Amino acid sequence: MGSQTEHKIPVINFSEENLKPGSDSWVLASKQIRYGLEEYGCFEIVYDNFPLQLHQSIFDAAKEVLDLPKETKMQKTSDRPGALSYVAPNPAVPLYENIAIYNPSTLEGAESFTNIMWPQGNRNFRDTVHSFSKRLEELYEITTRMVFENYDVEALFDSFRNSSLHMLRLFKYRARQMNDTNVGLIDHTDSTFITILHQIEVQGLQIKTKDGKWIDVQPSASSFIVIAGDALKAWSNDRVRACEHHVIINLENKERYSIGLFTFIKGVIHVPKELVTDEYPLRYKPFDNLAFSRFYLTEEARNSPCLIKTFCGI
Ligand SMILES: O=C(O)CCC(=O)C(=O)O
Ligand SMILES: [Fe+2]
Repeated sequence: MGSQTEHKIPVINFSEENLKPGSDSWVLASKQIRYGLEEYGCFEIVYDNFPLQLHQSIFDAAKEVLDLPKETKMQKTSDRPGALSYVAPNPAVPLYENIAIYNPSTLEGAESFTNIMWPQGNRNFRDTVHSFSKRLEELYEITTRMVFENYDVEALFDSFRNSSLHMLRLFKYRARQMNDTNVGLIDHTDSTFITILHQIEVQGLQIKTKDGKWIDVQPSASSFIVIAGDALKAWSNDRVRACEHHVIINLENKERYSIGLFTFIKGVIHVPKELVTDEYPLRYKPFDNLAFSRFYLTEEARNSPCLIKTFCGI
């Protein structure tokens, strides 16, 4: 009892069978998902149908773009106000950098980013980003559909789905030298509704459990880690935990690459009335997820113990 090993995030198999809405195995998978989100704020999806070659080519694409000169990566890639797509290593997180691609599953989104980075074009990069993101958005859709069904609010699902805003982020952590910190990425929750992470053969991602222990999350080559963000926590009226996580880099680690689909909701999020009960009285005012994601980067937010509560808690 009480040992580290009893903590393991749920692993859910997405197979042909349980992807049929309404089938017994669909219902079972959606219960496991709810359990994972409420207990850990995350779970792992094993998805054997995902093309193997795409696993490899998306990492090649991440390396290719993050190896470009800094001035190239610093270019503005979106008209969105405040939308800096590149985060360079900085004193707070010296090992980490990331670059974001908006609307990556649309051909225009993938293409406009690609043409800014490579004015002569890069079809391979564009197509890889496009098809990888399309697949990941399918996982996002299945997952959120299951969540809505499980909380008996499936009638709200279609309009919700249409307001999802996706961003693909490619991360690199350089190898650690003797004098470097071991902190790849500091403790945080994401400002998203949901984040889906993908990584192969790398260690370092840890999540914090309800009882305050940090546990390793080590996905397999064909799996994805689904993480609940602050917006999902608030939407669910505190049923879902926002997953606190960080990345630790060991001295023996080589460069670490990781990929994430970050999904926000456009417009105002209200807690569904079905999720307000005696046990769960209303805990959040309606809020704008994108405004929250901007607040998340401010000085005030850095000093706040629970960002989403400070932003729109009751
Ligand atoms: O690189 C990882 O494994 C996690 C990245 C992450 O949590 C983030 O950028 O929000
Ligand atoms: Fe994160």
